[in-house]
Formats: sequence, C-alpha cells, structure tokens
Amino acid sequence: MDYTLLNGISSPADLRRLPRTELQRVADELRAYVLESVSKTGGHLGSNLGTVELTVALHYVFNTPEDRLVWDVGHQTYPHKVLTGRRDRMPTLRQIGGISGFPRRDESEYDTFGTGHSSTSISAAHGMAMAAKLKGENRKAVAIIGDGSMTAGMAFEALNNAGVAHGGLLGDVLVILNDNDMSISPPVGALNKYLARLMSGSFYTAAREGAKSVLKNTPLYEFARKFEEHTKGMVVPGTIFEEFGFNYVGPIDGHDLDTLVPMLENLRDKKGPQFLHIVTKKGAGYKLAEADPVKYHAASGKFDPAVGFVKPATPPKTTFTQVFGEWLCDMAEQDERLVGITPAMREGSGMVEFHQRFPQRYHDVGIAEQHSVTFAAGLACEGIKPVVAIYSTFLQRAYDQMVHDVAIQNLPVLFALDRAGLVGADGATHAGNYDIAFTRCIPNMAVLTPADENECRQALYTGFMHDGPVTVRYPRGAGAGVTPVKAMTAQPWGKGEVRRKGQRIAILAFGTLLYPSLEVAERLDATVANMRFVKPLDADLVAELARTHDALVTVEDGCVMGGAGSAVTEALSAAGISIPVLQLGLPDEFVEHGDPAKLMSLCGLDAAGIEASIVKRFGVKPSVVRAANERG
Ligand SMILES: Cc1ncc(C[n+]2csc(CCOP(=O)(O)OP(=O)(O)O)c2C)c(N)n1
Ligand SMILES: CC(=O)[C@@H](O)[C@H](O)COP(=O)(O)O
Ligand SMILES: [Mg+2]
Repeated sequence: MDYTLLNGISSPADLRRLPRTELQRVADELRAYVLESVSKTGGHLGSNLGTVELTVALHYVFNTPEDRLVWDVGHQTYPHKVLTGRRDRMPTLRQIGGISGFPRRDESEYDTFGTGHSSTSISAAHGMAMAAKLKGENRKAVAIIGDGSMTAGMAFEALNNAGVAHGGLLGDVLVILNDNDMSISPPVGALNKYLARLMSGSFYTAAREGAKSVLKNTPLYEFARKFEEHTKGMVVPGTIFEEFGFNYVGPIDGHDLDTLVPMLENLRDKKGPQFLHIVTKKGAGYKLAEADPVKYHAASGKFDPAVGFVKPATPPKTTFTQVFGEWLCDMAEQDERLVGITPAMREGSGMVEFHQRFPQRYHDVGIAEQHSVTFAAGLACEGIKPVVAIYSTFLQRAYDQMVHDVAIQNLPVLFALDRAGLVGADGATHAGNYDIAFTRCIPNMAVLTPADENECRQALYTGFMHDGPVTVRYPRGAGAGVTPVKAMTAQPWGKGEVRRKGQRIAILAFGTLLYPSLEVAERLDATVANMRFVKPLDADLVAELARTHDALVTVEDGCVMGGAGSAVTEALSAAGISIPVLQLGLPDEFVEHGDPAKLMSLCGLDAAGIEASIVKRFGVKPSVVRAANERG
C-alpha cells in the first residue's frame, strides 16, 4: 500500500484541508497503516481497525485539539496517534522509551485525557465541558465510549450528572457510543440487550423529534421524515439516554463517512448534552479480525497480516493464568458451592474452560469491578463460595467494596489477583503494583504471595478453604516452571519456609522473586526464606531470622511503600527487634511500558539488581555486614 494521502498528513489541520471526497481514501490508507504497524509491534488491533472512519471524521469535523476528544480505555487510539503527528513513532509503540498504547497527556496535546482503565471518558469530558462554561470558552468535549465500557456504573454516574444543568450551566458534551456488540469477550448483560433492541428499531428512533434537526442534511433525514409520516399518531418511546437528559441520535453506520461527517457537523453546532449511537465492526477491514474479534482484540507480538496469529512452534510455558484456570475447574468439580466471577476478563483471567464446563456457576458481570465484589459478598452470605478473578489494577476500582462489603463482614471471598506486579506493554495504567499495600491493611484480609506455579495452585486451594477473605496474587505470564502438583494441600496458615540456609544476610522473599533471590543467595551465601504470606505474616520466622542474622533483605514485586517489606519492619518494631533491613521492591514512581524483564531489571529486581543493592548497602563481602550492623 502506498500512503499517498497519509504522507501529507502530519496533523489534523492537514486532514481538514482535504476535500470531503478524499476522506474514504484517507481511512483506507490509515486502516492499512495501522494493520501493518501493529503486525510489527504487537498491540491492540480489533478496536483500532473498527474506529478508523470515526477517527477521521472526528478530526475532520472538530477543531482538535481545541475541541477535546476523550477516548474511553484508549485501546482504540492508534489511528488517532497516526493522524496527530505520531506516525513516525508508531514503530516504538509500547516499548521502553516509545509511545504508549493509550492516550497520554504528556505525549501529545491531542491526548486530552490519559486512559487505560475503562468508563472514565464521560466524566472527564463532562468536566472539560463544564470547565469551558466556567471559563467562558466556546469549545466542545467529546467522549468516545464502547458498548462494553458503557456497562460500568461510572459511565452511568457521569450521564446522570452531565445531563442536567448545574447553577444554570449545561456543558456542551457529546457522547459517542461506539457499539460494536463486543467487549473483549462477547458482550453481556441487559444493556447489551437494550442496545440490540435499539438497533433493531433503528429507523424508529431516527424518526424521533429530537433527532430530526440533527439529521438535517444527512441521508437519513429524508428517510426519517417519510417514516414519521407513516407512523403519525404512534407513541414513540424515548431511549434511556434521553431520560438522562441527552439528545439521542442513532444508531447510524459508524463506517459510512457520508453519514458520519454531516451528522457530526450537525451535532457539533448543537448546545447541551448530545448522544450519538454509532454501529461499527470490531476488526473492520481485516477479515480474520472481523471473523474472530476475541482472538484479534490484541496481538501479543509480531505477525504476518496475510496469515494472521499463529501458534508458536514451541509451546509457550504455562502461565499463572492457566494454573488458575485449571485449579478453578478442579476445585469446582470438588466443591459445588464454588462460583467464578469475572468483570469482563474471561480470556485474560483464564476462565474460558470454566465457562464452558460450569455455565451456571460462571458470571461475567461486565466491566463492573465494584459490583463483582459486592455480588460475591452477597453470594458468600448465602453459603456460596465465590472466587473473584480480577486483575490487580482493576481491583483498585473496588476497594471500598472489599473493605465495606467483604472484609468488615469477614466473608469468605477468594480474590484471584492476576497481573500482580509489572505487566509490561500496557504500562503504568495496568501495572499491579499496589495490591499488597492496599490489601494488607484491611482487617480480616489474608494476603498470599505464591512463588511459583505449584505454590499458586496450593495457595488458591489454601485461600479457598479459609473461612474469611483472601487474596492470592500472581503475575502476568509464566513463572519458574514448577509443574503444579495435582493433589491440593493446604499450606500451613501464616507460615513461611526457609529455602536456603546461609550466613549473616537473610533474604525474605515474597512471591516469584524467590527465584532470583535464591540465585543471589548462592553468590553471597545468604539465607533465603519463602515467606508465602504477607498476612498473616510469619512473625516468628521474621524474629528467628533477625536473631540469627546481621541484616534482613525483603524482596517483592509490589511497591516498597506499605508493601510486604513494610509488614516485616512493622513486625520487627512490634517485637522490639532492631536490625538493618533493606527493602527491595517497586519504586515510588509510575513504571512505564516496555518489555517486563527489562523493566524489572531497570527497577533493580532481577538477580543482578538484587545482588547489587545488597552489596551496595552492606558491602561487598558478607563480613562487612556486621560492620554495617554496628554502625546501625
Ligand atoms: C476498569 C477496566 N476494566 C477492564 C478493562 C479491560 N478492558 C479493556 S478493553 C475492554 C473491553 C471494552 O469494550 P468496549 O468498550 O466495547 O470496546 P471495544 O474493545 O469493543 O472496542 C476491557 C474489558 C479495562 N481496561 N478497564
Ligand atoms: C485495554 C485493556 O485493558 C486490555 O485489553 C488489556 O490490555 C489486556 O491485558 P492483558 O493482555 O494482560 O490481558
Ligand atoms: Mg465494544
């Protein structure tokens, strides 16, 4: 493909200089470019291909960046990045030092709001629209949100707020619902059914009074006018979005620029809250992605567009996610009270098989993390044993529910926390750095940090058997490669184990960093404990290691502040023990996107980094440790 038109576009102003008749060619080139680019870097695919025409139309019609575009989740912003001067940086996408896979305010003035987590766009755009009113500025704020992201309570909280005037001020916010009838998995829930009903009665809605002025000059207008003549006297019901105070228009074809552009032009000139419902196809223009949007949601690496995603020649190592998925099925077979819950992450959380085998005990609740936790609490009240499979980063959404609905009532809910620690290419928005810190301070909550695949299986079992709330955290990808033992055995509650006996320095490892710690210990002749539990912490083991060593080193793949190392220093302080402690973990800064192993190395959390930190703090030779101790 030659990119004749694209080559001439280094900003939306260049796009706006083109005649409207050229826009389809721009869209075709852009789609081809995005596919080519993602095939070389990996990254989100289906959503980007599906929003090409929308992106072209938005930048063509609106005066960006003066008018604000807020992209929900932001996984569909590659076409936007290309049109806003970042085409030359697309080969660096999601790599260290490269551009992000999501919008970033520090990356471009066209990225008006940073995203990554879903369902924030309407709130943010409403804030921007209200700010424009308060500052007397005449500009539009546009939220572009998918049908999956629309399922979150937060999106409805925003509609509820944006649809009415505040002190006489009503923001000029346009919400564009990009309905491709897909989340990452097939969509779920009543809203999806409602949108499907709107679709089936699409011309019916288009004929509505409120929509007519917006449709003027569009091909739909004449149709709507005629339709109305035929339906005179009929009571036309409003959409739910109109009940929220929005002027609803749609559904229209989101790939048809001849409809999209005049529609947006009309909406641009209208005051107050507007709602445009467009229909698109996830993966549009790339047959393989259209046929299997779940698979083509994202590419994990390079691929040949002519062939599509292929299985690697050598089977990849078993991931923690797979270990969880297998455990869940095994446990469900043993205990019919088990119910598995996911907030819209069936594939990512390893629950496809569980869904197939136990459909009545599988709940995809949509992108609704808060609800997922309180729903689990309700189930637990009735003697069901819920397992909430959730990414560490997305659990942040449901903190109050963990505290108020689960922990205060001491309900037996098992949280299977995937993507704990750094996740790599998705970067800071998706990193699971904080869960140890924010879960361990909740009374009644137990926090388990398995070190490898087998430990993960046994920890999940241990947590499931416990009569109270438990989190079991494990990282993205594979671990040390320890094949899980099929038999499930409860781990001694709140107990760690010494894995290597050495001298002077004791490394207390939490989670998968046990393995690099063991490597380091060989070189420094240190003791290594696999702590297993952050809470209840094995305070006896901590005291014993402090008594028999000159210094302690804590190692974890979570943030140092408030993390497992802090739990150790609190235990030492409570016992009145004074000993030098080096706390290693993730720094007090957001770690950006990139190769996860390289990022861990940059954070000093690979074997070389752990060793270097110990040597730096306590001296090269173990004997120097005592001197450091004496110095305090
Ligand atoms: C709070 C939150 N939960 C879960 C996710 C993971 N996630 C990313 S995209 C996505 C599906 C979004 O569906 P939709 O908004 O319809 O966009 P589409 O992928 O169809 O383009 C999900 C569940 C997320 N980013 N944020
Ligand atoms: C955009 C988003 O939130 C998801 O698509 C996320 O990128 C999935 O991450 P995993 O690849 O770790 O499942
Ligand atoms: Mg969707």
